[in-house]
Amino acid sequence: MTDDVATTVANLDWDRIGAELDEYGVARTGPVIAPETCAAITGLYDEDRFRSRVVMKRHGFGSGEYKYFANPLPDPVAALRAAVYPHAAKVANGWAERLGMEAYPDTLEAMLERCHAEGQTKPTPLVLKYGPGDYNCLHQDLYGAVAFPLQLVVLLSDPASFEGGELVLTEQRPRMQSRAEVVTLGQGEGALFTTSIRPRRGTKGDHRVMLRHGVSRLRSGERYTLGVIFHDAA
Ligand SMILES: O=C(O)CCC(=O)C(=O)O
Ligand SMILES: [Fe+2]
Repeated sequence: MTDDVATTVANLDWDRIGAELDEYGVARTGPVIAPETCAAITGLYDEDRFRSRVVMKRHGFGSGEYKYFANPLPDPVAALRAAVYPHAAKVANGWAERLGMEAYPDTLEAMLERCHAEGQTKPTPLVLKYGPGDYNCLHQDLYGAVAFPLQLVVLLSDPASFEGGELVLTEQRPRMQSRAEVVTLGQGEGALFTTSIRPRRGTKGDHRVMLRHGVSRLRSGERYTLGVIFHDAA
């Protein structure tokens, strides 16, 4: 199962994904998790595999809930995180260079070592669960000083099983109007997107833009997603 994930990820069209990330700050990856594995991960939701549960309304985060996995992460989640990271790091390092920032390590292992050295030791991959009326307010998943600039979300549910619930991203330049992107996914398909800041090419060269993401209101059905964040949390 995990070999499958690694092979699938290696065969994605990383040139296209990289180009779309540079242009728009978000890119669909194509399918990364088989439907049976999506169902298996969703099936873990009520089991004892998580370190914490967040009821979004209690915090003003929206409506719905999510749970962060405890270590050890389920095999396909760990495999996906490790396999996507080096490709995402190439994009991230292109951005870091353009923004004059320090480079990111080439492997997830080294990235996590950097997090752990700064006291960010809690795993951040999570499963989110939305029902009718639920939504996720625009936010950024930053959990400490060490932050990787891209993250992945995978739709675990069959898109025919819910209405609404689109992934929404907004991109803002200081003191300017925001640009929005709306992303719909197939079951097992991923979207890679900017966690906070990226460079955007304009007529006068690069400028920094700030992104936030969220989920529009689910009109009916049930929607589960897997969030894969590449930095750990304090
Ligand atoms: O449910 C989604 O599509 C987005 C969830 C999210 O906020 C995340 O993966 O960080
Ligand atoms: Fe998020």
